[in-house]
Amino acid sequence: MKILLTGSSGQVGYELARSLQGVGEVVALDRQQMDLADLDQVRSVIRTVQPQMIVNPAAYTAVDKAESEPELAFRVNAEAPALMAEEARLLGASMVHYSTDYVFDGAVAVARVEDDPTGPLNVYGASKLAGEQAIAAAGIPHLIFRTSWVYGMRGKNFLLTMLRLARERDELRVVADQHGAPTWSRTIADVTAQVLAQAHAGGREWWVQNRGVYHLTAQGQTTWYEFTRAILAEAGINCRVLPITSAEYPVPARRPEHSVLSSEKLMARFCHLPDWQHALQLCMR
Ligand SMILES: NC(=O)C1=CN([C@@H]2O[C@H](COP(=O)(O)OP(=O)(O)OC[C@H]3O[C@@H](n4cnc5c(N)ncnc54)[C@H](OP(=O)(O)O)[C@@H]3O)[C@@H](O)[C@H]2O)C=CC1
Ligand SMILES: Cc1cn([C@H]2C[C@H](O)[C@@H](COP(=O)(O)OP(=O)(O)O[C@H]3O[C@@H](C)C(=O)[C@@H](O)[C@H]3O)O2)c(=O)[nH]c1=O
Repeated sequence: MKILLTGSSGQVGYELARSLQGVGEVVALDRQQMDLADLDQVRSVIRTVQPQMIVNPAAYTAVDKAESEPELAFRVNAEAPALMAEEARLLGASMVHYSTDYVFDGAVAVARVEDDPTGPLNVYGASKLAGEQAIAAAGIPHLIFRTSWVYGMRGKNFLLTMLRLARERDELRVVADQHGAPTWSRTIADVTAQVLAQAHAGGREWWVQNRGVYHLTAQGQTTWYEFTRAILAEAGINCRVLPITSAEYPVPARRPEHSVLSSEKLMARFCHLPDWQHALQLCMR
């Protein structure tokens, strides 16, 4: 099976380039080789590669910047995935896509399930939701994995930011009123590969039964504040961490208060997911 992988230099894309090797022949492309802001290029690359599957972790992920660049965020996160899905339909290909906890408003302190009503609070979340909807509407075999608070030892993420800031400062002030599940990029890639191996074995019938949206996050929950304390403890860095409210950390984009997703559907059908502390330890060690 020929797999076209986008965003191969991102956190999840980098891990997928490795994990998907066992699933098929991977054509891994970065932003220079396939720019999702250039829809003509997206179409032409897909028609040249002629994949049986498109795996799309590339995304506009700058949550605050998206507030002042909504057109670009929507082009990359919604129009490009819509075009990929349309091209996949023409080729008879399937599509795997990634989305976010930020499609929800996070107003209630209950883990959200896949069919719960969405209500993004910011442009990034709205653009990701539009991408999901376009793929679902294309009527192709597809999987959409919604994940949250992604970190890893490469790329731009909260864990690396906090390690850097903790070495530069005596004290960190971190919001303690947003709740979610930090998820290691490698977990996402490895689970994707496991699910796709099952899909490959199951053929057309598998896709009929299993296509759709799945929540894919580490188990358990925490806050950005507690996550920071866990990161610094694991790294053996002594730096004071003060809990603050979101109001005390003003940023352009609103974030959900309760951002925990229930991954029960995925675990019931496919495989177990690690809890966030265990994955953090494995990642940092
Ligand atoms: N990061 C997170 O906390 C979360 C991410 N997600 C979702 O998971 C998926 C993977 O995210 P993650 O790997 O963490 O994100 P990253 O920000 O680490 O990587 C995103 C990738 O997309 C690429 N990209 C950005 N703009 C374009 C463009 N115009 N054309 C082509 N490629 C582009 C980036 O390229 P470059 O390296 O050149 O910038 C980068 O390789 C995304 O769908 C994201 O929305 C969901 C929840 C949380
Ligand atoms: C750097 C820093 C951030 N914060 C706050 C800001 C924010 O409310 C929270 C998280 O910070 P970030 O801006 O790094 O995280 P953010 O960009 O909101 O992360 C999100 O990214 C997108 C792509 C997703 O899909 C989400 O799941 C989520 O991971 O921590 C502090 O309180 N203190 C600090 O020193």
